[in-house]
Formats: sequence, structure tokens, C-alpha cells
Amino acid sequence: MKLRGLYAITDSHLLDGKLLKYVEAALEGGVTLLQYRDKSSDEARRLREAEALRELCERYKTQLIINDDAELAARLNVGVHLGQTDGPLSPTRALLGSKAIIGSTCHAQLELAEQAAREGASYVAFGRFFNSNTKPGAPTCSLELLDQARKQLHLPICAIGGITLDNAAPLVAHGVDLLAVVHGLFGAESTAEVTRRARAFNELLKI
Ligand SMILES: Cc1ncc(COP(=O)(O)OP(=O)(O)O)c(N)n1
Ligand SMILES: Cc1nc(C(=O)O)sc1CCOP(=O)(O)O
Ligand SMILES: [Mg+2]
Repeated sequence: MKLRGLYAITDSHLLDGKLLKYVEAALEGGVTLLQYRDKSSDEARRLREAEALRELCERYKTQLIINDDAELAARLNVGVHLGQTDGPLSPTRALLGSKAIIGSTCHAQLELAEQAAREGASYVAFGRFFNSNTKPGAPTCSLELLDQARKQLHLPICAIGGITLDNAAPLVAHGVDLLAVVHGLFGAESTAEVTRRARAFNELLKI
């Protein structure tokens, strides 16, 4: 499967009380990957919400990715996204199997991306590119790094951090395959606006 398009990421605060409604609106507009990102330790809620999202994703033929939690991903038979402190990649690949989508945070470091590729990552994520409401303290990354990454890597490249419809085009021009977005997608006043934004992101990637 070609990993290219909008990568929608949920946020438990931003989507409080409207998670499924807003996610479905995004799916209507087209989402290649949907990441369930809930940094709380409420395991019961995480399981309940992840199961509901898996059902929605199945209906829209979208791949669900769980942030941080390989055990939950294994339980639901979906993909996982791992940061540099979220556990090693190779055992996670062994746990989830060869077909699972596994993403790796590489910040602005090509060496991390090359290591992730060797250890079986399905895509590598670089960021943050812009000011982020969701994660203001994340380390920054430049467009030049993307040029180097495009030359050296043979994996889909994901960009994250403060991406909006107004600033995403240069990322695509510098070789990004996946635009990972929280606020620039879900920080909308209505479900109709979420769907419109999702369509417009896909238009930028011309899928
Ligand atoms: C697609 C994507 N890229 C990067 C991240 C960040 O992962 P991480 O560094 O582990 O930080 P948290 O999201 O866990 O706070 C991501 N989640 N998704
Ligand atoms: C979860 C996350 N990781 C980042 C990184 O750079 O690794 S930036 C980020 C937040 C993305 O949300 P928004 O689209 O609202 O900025
Ligand atoms: Mg993480």
C-alpha cells in the first residue's frame, strides 16, 4: 500500500466530547492514516475509543495507528507510532508482524531515520516544522533536512508540527508523502469545515 496523503492525529483535549463526530468528518474528506493519540493513563477509555475508531476506520478503509502503545496496537491488530522513548522498533515489528504499519519519530536527524529504516519502520516522521499548538516544545526541523532525507531514504516521509493548509505546500514540494496534522485539521468550528480541510490537504498532495 502506498503511504501518501493526509495523516490525521486525534487530540483528547481538542476533541473532548466530539471525537467520533470529528474523526468521521475527516474520514469523509479522505484520510490515509488516522492516529489515535491520547496521552492519558485511562486505559479503559483508551481501549474503548481505539475500538470505536478502528470500526470507523474499517468503514472508510483507513489505517488506524495507535500512538505510543504497541500492546494496544497488537490487541486491536492495527499499526503503531513510536517516538524515541516509546520502546525499540525491532521487537515491535516482531510483535505486530510484517504487514503492520509502524512509524518512527526522527525529529531532525537523518541518522535516526536510517536506523528506523534498518529496524523495519514503515515511514519516518520529521518535525516540528512550524509553531505547534499541540506540542509547542517539540524540536524543530528544516526544509533542507527534507531534501537530504528524500535523497537518502527509500521510505515514505511524514512531516509534523504546526501544519496548516496555509503552510503545507512547501513541505510537499520538498518531498513529503504524509502530512500529519492535529490542530490544522481538527481545530475547526464545524464538521463541515473538518471535511473541507481534509479534502484540501489531499488536493495539495494530489491524490
Ligand atoms: C506522525 C507522528 N510523528 C511524530 C509524532 C511524535 O511522537 P513522539 O515523539 O513519541 O511524541 P508523542 O506524540 O508521543 O507525544 C507522532 N505522534 N506522530
Ligand atoms: C505530536 C507531535 N509531534 C511533533 C514532533 O515534532 O515530533 S509535533 C506534534 C504535534 C502536532 O500537532 P499540530 O498539528 O497541532 O501541531
Ligand atoms: Mg510517543
